[in-house]
Amino acid sequence: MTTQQNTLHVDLDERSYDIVCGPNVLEKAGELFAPLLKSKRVVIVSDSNVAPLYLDKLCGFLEDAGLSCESVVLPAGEATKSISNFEKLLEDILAMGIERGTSLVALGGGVIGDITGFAASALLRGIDFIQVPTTLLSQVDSSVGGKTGINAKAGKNLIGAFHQPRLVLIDTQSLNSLPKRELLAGYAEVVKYGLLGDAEFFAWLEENGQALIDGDQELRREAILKSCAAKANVVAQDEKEGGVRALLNLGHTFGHALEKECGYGGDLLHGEAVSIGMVMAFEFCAQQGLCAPEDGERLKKHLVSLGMPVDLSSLPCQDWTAELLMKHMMKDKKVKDGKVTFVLVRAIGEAYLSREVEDADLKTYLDDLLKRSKA
Ligand SMILES: O=C(O)C(=O)C[C@@H](O)[C@H](O)[C@H](O)COP(=O)(O)O
Repeated sequence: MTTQQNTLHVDLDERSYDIVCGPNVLEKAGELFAPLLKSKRVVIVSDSNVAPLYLDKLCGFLEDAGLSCESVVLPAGEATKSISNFEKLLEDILAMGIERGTSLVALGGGVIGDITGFAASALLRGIDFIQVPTTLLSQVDSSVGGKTGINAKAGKNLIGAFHQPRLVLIDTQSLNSLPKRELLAGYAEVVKYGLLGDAEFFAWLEENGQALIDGDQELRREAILKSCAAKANVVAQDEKEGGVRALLNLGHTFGHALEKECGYGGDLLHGEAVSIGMVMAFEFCAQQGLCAPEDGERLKKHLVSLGMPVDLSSLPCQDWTAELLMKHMMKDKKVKDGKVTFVLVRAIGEAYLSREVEDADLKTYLDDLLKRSKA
């Protein structure tokens, strides 16, 4: 096996864990999992796209290490993160006769990680789980930090729990089988780390982003490690999003509102919504005189050069109004006393939290944006 393996640590007292990242690290699953497990029994949750590629392999590696392996395969796609699928997942796992020592393993992208982690938080009042993220988005973002959950009629991720995994195992080789659209969607979250606190990283991405998307393994590994290190650092400071962790939501208040109308059926991927949402954050700040318009232009240029969406014009859902989007934003988990806490920007690499956004200013921006997208 090639070992250019790296290990990062998420420091959360008794909930601390490692992120192990590198090419072919899946082969080490047995030896890495075994010392962490409370019993030899593992239930892998995967989806219909990922299971045919990696489920038997992973089970084989676990069985080689003396562990027993069962599995549940869910339909692929954001629509799986629903209350009805969650209920079915719980019942299916309980029907296997699990015990408190049984561990779940999430093998797949963000949807699988989120719903499996939430199931682990609820089953028998909480069992352990391990994240094996196979998409770029889940590797750099959703598998780290313990946010788990499902979508509700009212909006994205509105039902869930903070439940930290015991380990995150990132095999960078799994990106080789990922469709380009999914890769780009995940890249939006990589760009986010540059925008929110690391201008140097953003400049590095401007230089290396294309080669990374085109398949350069070393650049991918570097970007994943950099992203995970940034996230681990924020999560260690503020596990339950009482403050600074909300910065990781850059682009998400806008993005989740777009996803609510357009996203759960696959027309708009989460990362695509975040790409547009980050551009919206920069545009809004420029319109308010809070940042220079050149920063938003620079961001757009980079995203467009890679083929990522930056505005609403190409989206199949066009029935938005400013009022509708603002209504969805009011369902954001960062709402306090009826006011959204927005992640705004002073410049690339300088995000901050604000509760000063006036509804009238937001409406003016959204009206203008919707007019432009229909022109
Ligand atoms: O980990 C976090 O904190 C984040 O906000 C990361 C986000 O990129 C991620 O999409 C997260 O799942 C969104 O969480 P939510 O609380 O806005 O639903």
